Amino acid sequence: MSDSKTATSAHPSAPTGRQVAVLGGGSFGTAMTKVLAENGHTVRFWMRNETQVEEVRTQGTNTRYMPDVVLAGDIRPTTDFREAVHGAEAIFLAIPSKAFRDVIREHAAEFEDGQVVVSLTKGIEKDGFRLMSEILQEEIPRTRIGVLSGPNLAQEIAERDLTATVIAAKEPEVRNRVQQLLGCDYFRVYANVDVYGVELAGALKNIYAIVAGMASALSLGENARAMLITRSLAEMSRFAVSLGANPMTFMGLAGVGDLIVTCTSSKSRNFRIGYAVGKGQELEDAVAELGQVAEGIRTLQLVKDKAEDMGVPMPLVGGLHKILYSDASIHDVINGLMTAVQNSDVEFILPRTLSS
Ligand SMILES: NC(=O)C1=CN([C@@H]2O[C@H](COP(=O)(O)OP(=O)(O)OC[C@H]3O[C@@H](n4cnc5c(N)ncnc54)[C@H](OP(=O)(O)O)[C@@H]3O)[C@@H](O)[C@H]2O)C=CC1
Ligand SMILES: O=C(CO)COP(=O)(O)O
Repeated sequence: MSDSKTATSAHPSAPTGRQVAVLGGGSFGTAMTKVLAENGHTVRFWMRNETQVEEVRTQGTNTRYMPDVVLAGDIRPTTDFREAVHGAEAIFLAIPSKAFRDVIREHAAEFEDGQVVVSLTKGIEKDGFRLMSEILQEEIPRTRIGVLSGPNLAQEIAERDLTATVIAAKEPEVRNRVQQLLGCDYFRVYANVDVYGVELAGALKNIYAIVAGMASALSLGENARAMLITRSLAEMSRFAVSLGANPMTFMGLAGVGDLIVTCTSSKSRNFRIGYAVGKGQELEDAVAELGQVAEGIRTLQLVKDKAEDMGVPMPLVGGLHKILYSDASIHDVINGLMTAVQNSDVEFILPRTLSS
């Protein structure tokens, strides 16, 4: 946190009498709890660790994940899942993708019919390449599902830095409710109906943040950074469109917006992993040192396999995979990318030249 800022909570707004739940006590769950509580809502904050619950209850802090942040407002931390979700008009899920289905499945019976359930998670499930909204649809189809994604570094939200996000849901009532609950003078919520595209964009950009962190470690330059971000956008939209997403979603906050922030900020955990590897650290050591989730590592493996199955060219994904898992030299991979067949800029206008 910069010296000029404080992450201490502002005076919460007057109580609204509205009850919501946040599930997952990490960085993002904490940041979203803070926004919701400052907006005057009662927030049941579910996490699995008793000590952490006690700390939030007694100190208003969650030092393991957000050491400089003080929470205020009507926040009710708990390890009791039923107590958290019972009667909540909206439930926000910030559980890493690896554990997402297990948590939902274990507690499926505790969700109520028609409850609004919003995934904040930016990842993909290994088996079957399912996104989190698809898991929700499979496990708790009685609920009304949405996805929140966008350029949303948790630390900045907790510091009340101006931020925008996207709520994607098929039902207008879900979109409107989330806009009302979360929107405030530093957090603006835009709406989209392309749930799959918004969610896939959030997961895919983590891969390119790792690449961008590496490029930064190697001081490749500003032109290189612009090339990388733009070609990442081309690659992720090519992949997403082949799976049925709307390419226009990638022009919005959940697409290019999130890609920019995570590819340019050392506050991004995925960027930091790429930076550490670019400086010569082993991937496993970098992950252990981070101590938080960097979804891009898992997503990289899944997307590489899926793209190969579908025959979708993804040279950046392929190159990063070779560096992380086949001991390829970063410089050889960069050279291979730079000398590949010259190609189309915007393939929705001029089709790509087919390479090998
Ligand atoms: N941080 C950010 O800036 C943003 C994150 N996201 C997304 O939000 C999701 C969560 O990320 P974030 O909060 O940052 O991650 P963190 O690594 O900061 O925290 C992960 C949290 O999930 C909890 N958790 C892990 N496994 C389980 C489980 N089986 N049951 C219950 N709780 C579990 C952890 O609990 P414990 O401490 O007990 O292990 C911890 O509270 C990710 O998909 C991420 O991509 C989205 C936007 C921004
Ligand atoms: O998704 C994020 C910002 O929008 C957070 O990115 P990291 O998970 O890389 O920190």
